[in-house]
Amino acid sequence: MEVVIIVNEQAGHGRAKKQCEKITKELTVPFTLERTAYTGHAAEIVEKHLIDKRKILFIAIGGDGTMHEVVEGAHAHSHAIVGMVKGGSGNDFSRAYPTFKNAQQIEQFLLRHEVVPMDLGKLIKGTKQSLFINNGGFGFDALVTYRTNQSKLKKLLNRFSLGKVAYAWIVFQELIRFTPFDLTINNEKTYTSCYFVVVSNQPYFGGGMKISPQSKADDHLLELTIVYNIAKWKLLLIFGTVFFGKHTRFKAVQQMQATSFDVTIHGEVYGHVDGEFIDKTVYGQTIHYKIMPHEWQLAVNTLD
Ligand SMILES: Nc1ncnc2c1ncn2[C@@H]1O[C@H](COP(=O)(O)OP(=O)(O)OP(=O)(O)O)[C@@H](O)[C@H]1O
Repeated sequence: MEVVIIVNEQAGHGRAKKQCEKITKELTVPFTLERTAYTGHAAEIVEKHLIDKRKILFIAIGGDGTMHEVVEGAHAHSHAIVGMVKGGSGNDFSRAYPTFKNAQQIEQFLLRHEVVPMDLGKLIKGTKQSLFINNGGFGFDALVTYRTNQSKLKKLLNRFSLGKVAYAWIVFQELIRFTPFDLTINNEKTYTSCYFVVVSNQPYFGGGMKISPQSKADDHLLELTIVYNIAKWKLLLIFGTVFFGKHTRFKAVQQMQATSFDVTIHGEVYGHVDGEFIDKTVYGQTIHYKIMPHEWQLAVNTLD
C-alpha cells in the first residue's frame, strides 16, 4: 500500500510541522510527503493521488481542519484509507478516535490493514453543501470561532502559549453582545432565544467540549444539540460542565437523534463545519443535515 503524508505545517502553531519531522525521520517504508499551502489544498492533493484504483493510506498531520479536508478528498473512494497524526490546536476528532503517535504504529497498520468504516455528515445551505467529520453548527459557537480566527490578540498571545486566555476573553466579550435567535426543527417545533444549534457525528467540539456524549461516527445517526432560553450568567455555569458531558441534564439543553434534520434559523447567524467558518444564514433559511453512512475508512492504530 502506498503512503501519502499530508501535513499542514501551520496547524497547532508549528506542532504539526514538528510531528511530521519526527515521523518522516523514523519511517522505514517509502512515502510521499505533501505540504498544504492554502485552505482546500489537502483535498486537492488527495484527489491528485487517487487517479487509479491503487490502495493509498493518506496520513493527515494537523488539526481538525486538515483531517476534514483529507476526508473530503478521500470519501466515497474505497481504495482510500485515512489515518491521522494529531498536530492541531483543538484536535477534537482525535479525542474520540485513535490516531497514530509514531512511525512504528503506522508501519504496524501497513501489516494489518485494520480499518473502521466511518460516517460523514452533510449540511446543505442554499446552493452550497459542506461535509463534516465532527460537527456543523450555527450561532454563538460559530461566532466565537469566527472572531477567534480573526483575532490579532489571539495570534499575539499564541506566541507565548497564552491563546486560551484570548479565547476566554473573546467568549466573554461576545456573550455580552450576543442576541439569541429562534429556530424551528423539521417544520414542527420552534425553540426561542437560542444560543446555538450544533449537529454532531462525534462527541467533541470547540477543542475538548463533550457537547454530544452519545455521538458515534459509525452508528449512521446524527445528534442535534440546542442551547436555548437561559440567562447569560447561567450559560456560563453550563459552560463549565460541558467539558465532562454533564450539561445534558439542564433544561436549557435539548438533544435529539435522527438520520437527518431540517433546521430553520430565524436570524442572521454565523455557521461552522468542523470549526471552520461558513457563511452566515439569511433570515428564515432552512439548513438540511443528513448522515452519509460508512462514507470513508479510518486507519486504526492497533499498537496503542
Ligand atoms: N499553508 C497554509 N497556510 C495557512 N492555512 C493553511 C495552510 N494549509 C492549510 N491551511 C488551513 O489551516 C486551517 C487550520 O488547520 P487545522 O485545523 O489543521 O489546524 P488547527 O486550527 O491548529 O487545529 P484544530 O482545528 O484542531 O484546532 C485549515 O482549515 C486549512 O485549510
